[in-house]
Amino acid sequence: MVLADFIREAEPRQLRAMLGLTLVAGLANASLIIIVTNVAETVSYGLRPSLLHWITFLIAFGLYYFANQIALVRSMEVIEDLLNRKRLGIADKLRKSELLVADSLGRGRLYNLVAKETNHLSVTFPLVVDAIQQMVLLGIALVYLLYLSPAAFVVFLATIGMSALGYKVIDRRFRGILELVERMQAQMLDAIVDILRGAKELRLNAAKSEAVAAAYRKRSDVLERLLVRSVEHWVSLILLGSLSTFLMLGVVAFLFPAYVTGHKTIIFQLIPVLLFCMGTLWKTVAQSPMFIRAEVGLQSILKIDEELSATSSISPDEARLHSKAFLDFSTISFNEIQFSYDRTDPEAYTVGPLNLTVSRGEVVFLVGGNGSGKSTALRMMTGLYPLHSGWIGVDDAAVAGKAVAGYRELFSSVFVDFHLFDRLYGLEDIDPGRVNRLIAEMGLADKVSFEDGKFNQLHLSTGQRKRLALIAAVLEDRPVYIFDEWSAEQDVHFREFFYNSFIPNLRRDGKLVIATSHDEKYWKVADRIVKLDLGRIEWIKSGSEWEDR
Ligand SMILES: Nc1ncnc2c1ncn2[C@@H]1O[C@H](COP(=O)(O)OP(=O)(O)OP(=O)(O)O)[C@@H](O)[C@H]1O
Repeated sequence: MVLADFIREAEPRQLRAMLGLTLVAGLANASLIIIVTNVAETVSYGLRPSLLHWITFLIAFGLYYFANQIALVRSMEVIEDLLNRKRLGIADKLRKSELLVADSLGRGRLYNLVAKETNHLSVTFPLVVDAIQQMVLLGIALVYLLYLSPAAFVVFLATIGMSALGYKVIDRRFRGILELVERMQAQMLDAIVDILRGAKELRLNAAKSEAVAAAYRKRSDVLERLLVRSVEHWVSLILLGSLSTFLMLGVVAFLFPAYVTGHKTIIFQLIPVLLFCMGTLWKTVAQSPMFIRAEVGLQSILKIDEELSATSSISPDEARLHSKAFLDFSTISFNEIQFSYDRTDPEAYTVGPLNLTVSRGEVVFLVGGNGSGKSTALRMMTGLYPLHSGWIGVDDAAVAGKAVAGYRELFSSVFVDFHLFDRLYGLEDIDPGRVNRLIAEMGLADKVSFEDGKFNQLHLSTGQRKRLALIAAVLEDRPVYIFDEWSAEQDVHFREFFYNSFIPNLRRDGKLVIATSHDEKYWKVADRIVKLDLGRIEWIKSGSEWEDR
């Protein structure tokens, strides 16, 4: 069982304490039932409960209450700790995983698993503790049943054996449906994200809005049908429980007094014990869909964890260590580098093979039409996309294996799909005055300020957000700067500032700048202009050549 294996990852000391307390609670529970039965028998003889009855009842009750309470609280501590570790582990692996791996996992799937399924697990776990207690009770009741009537004990076991077969079939189908439910729920989350992100487009276009709603409805209806089918299995389980209970009681009540010797008088004792055993068992079985759901969810969480573990990852410390070898570079060479979005498909978009050597203090513009491969080339050059062939050299050394993570530390970037963090992570000791001066230089002083280690707000226009991202990149102070269509949303003033002041300043400071650009007017600023077409270099010209035009 995946759930059991997962719980076993807890500290053995904690597990022993939890199990010990659960067993004590179970035994106390059984004792309470035995004491009450005994008291009832005493009262049926016209006697009053003795002092011993009172004392044992109070002790068993106290023991049950406290052991149960501590067992449940402890078990929640254990499971929350395990889940927290798993959540943190996945977030950590995700952060360190390769870009394409993280992209391929899907947001809806990740959110569904990490947020929702872990929640379901924490809700289900107290039921597991209860199930263990029920099994202790059942064990004790079965011993009593064996003592009362070995024949009834055998009938009980035979009924359970037969029911187990039915349970197995239901369980297998139920798991299959739950896996589908989980996949559908992830798709629903993706669809909701579409509705939220496409808010403007949908409000401006009723037909589009209707079509998106129809697509969402379709998924929601499929989910509803799947959930109904899953409930049908739950109902089947409950009915299987009732069916086997009545079958067993029927056999004992109808046949035992007549055909099994010595069962005429004890039948009144036998029936309640059998009912108790079945009740205890089927209470747990009826809860089992919750366990199965938790199992299926956990299985998927572990699968994502495994997928992330299988891909290469490297710790920030290792990356920093590797970066030391590259920090004083003079040149970076891209040698026959090639990347395809799908290696198995010869038709898939491929960039390369590209050959280019760039130097510290140089400004290189990648130019070309839409879809010519500029952004993809930038991702290859920065080591974000794995090369399918060719190699990157820093001075004379080839960048390979774990060193790629160190190589990435050379770059500060503002990609087209950049993310603006509300604080300058990794720059916690930065002088706020310097940040606010840069904010003023970028014309954002009346909009944003840097206070208490974070930007006070990020509700800005796209161009303004890009200016803030530029500030964050400058503050990182790396030797290589990557700008992907940075000027696309800038007004005339800031476009001018970017090309004629900002980039030349970076060159003066000895930085290497690689930027994609559609602004022909400013290409002369570059030392070299590299034109791409269909993922290949069409020509390379010097900026001065462009100036002469
Ligand atoms: N995630 C992706 N999966 C599959 N193919 C992709 C992906 N991203 C881009 N492509 C393909 O790569 C091609 C090049 O895209 P890229 O973004 O590199 O072009 P670009 O030159 O930067 O274009 P633009 O000037 O429009 O920004 C696209 O035409 C597209 O077919």
